[in-house]
Amino acid sequence: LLINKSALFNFAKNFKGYPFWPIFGNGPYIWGKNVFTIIDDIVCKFGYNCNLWLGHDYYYVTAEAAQIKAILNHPNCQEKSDIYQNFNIIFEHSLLMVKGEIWKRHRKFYSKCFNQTLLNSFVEVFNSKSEILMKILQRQPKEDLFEVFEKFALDTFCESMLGLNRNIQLDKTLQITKFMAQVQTIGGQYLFQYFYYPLILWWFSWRGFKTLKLIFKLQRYVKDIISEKRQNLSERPDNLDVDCFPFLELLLIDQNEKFNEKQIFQDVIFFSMAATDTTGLGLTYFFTLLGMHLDVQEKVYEEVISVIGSNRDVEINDLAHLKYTQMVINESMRIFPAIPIIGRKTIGDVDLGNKILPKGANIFIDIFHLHRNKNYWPDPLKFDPERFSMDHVDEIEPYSFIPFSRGSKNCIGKTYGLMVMKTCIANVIRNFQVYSPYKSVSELKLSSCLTMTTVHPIECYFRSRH
Ligand code: HEM
Repeated sequence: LLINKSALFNFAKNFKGYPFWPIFGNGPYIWGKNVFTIIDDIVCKFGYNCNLWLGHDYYYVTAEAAQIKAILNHPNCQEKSDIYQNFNIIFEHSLLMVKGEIWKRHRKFYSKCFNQTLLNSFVEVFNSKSEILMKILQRQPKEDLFEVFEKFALDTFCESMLGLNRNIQLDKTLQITKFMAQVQTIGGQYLFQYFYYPLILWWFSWRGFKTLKLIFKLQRYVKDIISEKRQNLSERPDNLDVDCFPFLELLLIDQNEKFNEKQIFQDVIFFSMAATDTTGLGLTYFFTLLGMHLDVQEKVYEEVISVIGSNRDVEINDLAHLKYTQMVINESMRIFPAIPIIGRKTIGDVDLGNKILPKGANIFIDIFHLHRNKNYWPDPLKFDPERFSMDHVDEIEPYSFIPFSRGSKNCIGKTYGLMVMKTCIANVIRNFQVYSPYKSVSELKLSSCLTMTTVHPIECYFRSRH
């Protein structure tokens, strides 16, 4: 252990960071702040490669494309960092946390639920859920915009991937997206304190107790969903094509992988959360940026009208033709990546080009600052979708744009998520003009425990075109 620690200390000497205090690490400088605030602070102070000590655990923070490429593809770097273990209470057996061979088998199994034929069949659901969303936008909802789009994303996921129509967007009493946000407080409020006292003590604190209560509510909701689905499945004929089963059905009828109850339950929660927050946030930032840049909005509108027209439903073949819209989505995910930071841990030495990252190092891949790194993105705060046009796409540094991560543990729901976003955008922009009062992206004050939100409600308004 000591040899290993001294290798980490030697590596850390190459980079800057707050002073290391025995036992406390950087604790005195970061106490009480959330993940995003801490990383933002140290990267602004110490540069794109720097050190962070959580107690005696070392974290190497990087926002440099070549290093990130080496890390995400290295066989010694495929494990999640220690900090993820704080989510064990809800995700211990889910795809997020399982390791090695089990992860490989599960990942392969789940890839079946994201085959293109199945995804194409979901466009109808994406359209019908967008219809409901538009009725809600028409009424100028009082709720936070994040909440409106998260409910849309969850509603869409429930009907397409879980095969259940729960009408989540219209259910005013349902607090499910609030539960999800609050479950993230495990990350936010506890994450950077874990080296001072064990998680079990945190559960007995007021915040811990409140979080636990919410987790139980969320679990009850998901248990109901699973038993409803089991009931439905027992009533349907069993001669259907196995390749056409969506996520939850495939999990429940599976004979080979034999998922146990805990795994089914935790993966349903994990996939629902992974799909909801990210897609909801992606749409919120997209429309907010369109509301700030009316010239870009006009071009998106014109493209949608020329590809789809103003009346008919969006069809699967339309999505590939929305090229400018895709450029705008990319630029909005560059400025506001839904997941700003991801973590890995080395299980052996990793060659970063000019340095060897030793075994036992935790790593924070700082997607947020990578996407705003001046070396790859001139004038990084400028919203300019042309960066992703055919004329400029070759100039993009490899691995400088990774909103869905890269390598074997990248986002499994990338294609699904982009299809939902594009269908929703095409439907909304044909029917609404969007306005937002911000003059620059830096007016949005960001915060993140896991996904990227703002510390204030987003101001963005939808006015009917008709
Ligand atoms: C559209 C917005 C989305 C964004 C920006 C996004 C981003 C990401 C990122 C950055 C990761 C890597 C996390 C890590 O390495 O620690 C990830 C993983 C994952 N995402 Fe997404 N995601 C999106 C949508 C979705 C959707 C719609 C689903 C499911 C339907 C999904 C399911 C997952 C799963 C299961 C993983 C874990 C994969 C693994 O560890 O093997 N995501 N996502």
